Amino acid sequence: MVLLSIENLVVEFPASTGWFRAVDGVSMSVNEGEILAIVGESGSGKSVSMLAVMGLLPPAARVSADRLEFDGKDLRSLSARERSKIIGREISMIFQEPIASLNPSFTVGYQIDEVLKAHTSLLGRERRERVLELLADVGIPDPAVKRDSYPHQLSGGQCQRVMIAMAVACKPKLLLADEPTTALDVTIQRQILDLLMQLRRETGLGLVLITHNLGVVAATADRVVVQYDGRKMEEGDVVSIFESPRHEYTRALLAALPERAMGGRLPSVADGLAMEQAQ
Ligand SMILES: Nc1ncnc2c1ncn2[C@@H]1O[C@H](COP(=O)(O)OP(=O)(O)OP(=O)(O)O)[C@@H](O)[C@H]1O
Repeated sequence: MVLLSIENLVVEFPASTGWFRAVDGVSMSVNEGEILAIVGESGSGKSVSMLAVMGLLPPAARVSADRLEFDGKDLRSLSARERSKIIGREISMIFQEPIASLNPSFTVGYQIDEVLKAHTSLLGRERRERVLELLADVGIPDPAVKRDSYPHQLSGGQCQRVMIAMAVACKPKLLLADEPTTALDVTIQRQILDLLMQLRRETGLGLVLITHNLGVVAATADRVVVQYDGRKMEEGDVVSIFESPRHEYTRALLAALPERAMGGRLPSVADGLAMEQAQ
């Protein structure tokens, strides 16, 4: 079943010379239990597309779409009350910088509890138990101690796990993960990705994984959307995107993978595009 359906999404920001179009007619959908990766270079509009879904863009942004539906509900016409039932509860988002996304002044247990308070009817003692359960679920060692820690007392990987615990606290149907592993070292990246895949298996949530890392895409995604300069360049299942990319930009991205490095220097996307054009 289709969970998220986006058609012809356009997002513009006011600029000194008029309106700057950050997302230019993007369409995509995510099914239950599916991992959709959105790849593309920095500034290609990946985050802005998902912030539009969450309704988290600044008021000055101009957003339009022919369709913006979650679980059969039109996200464009929700009342504030309906929105608060869906956003942060049925759809949640995790961001790139775990430490910056947590509030340094409160313990991680308090911050997870706030999510439960806002979106569930659990009582104080039940919430305390649920906080411990969530910390254990995301693989935080010694949850009873870590619950009372402040973000700076945890490692980057542990903070990202706390963010994931907050995001899945209300058992969302859809999780939007914006570069969830970029700030982490490679072994921790792997663990966080494994955790997201495990949550997908156990809860059947749909996952949108925003990344510029094609290695991460190959290891996790079912389908891929390639974005460039605010537009969708191509879309397909992960095998066909890797084996027979149709668009020049996707081929350039693939050519820039580290394992294709030549002469001790990592190629850039610009090198890939130059190679494409030379052929
Ligand atoms: N609040 C804003 N006001 C003006 N322009 C913005 C705003 N947010 C994003 N943009 C612009 O929109 C474009 C797309 O940004 P976006 O963050 O979606 O890129 P991205 O593909 O997610 O890149 P990254 O991988 O670096 O996060 C960029 O040019 C960015 O500068």
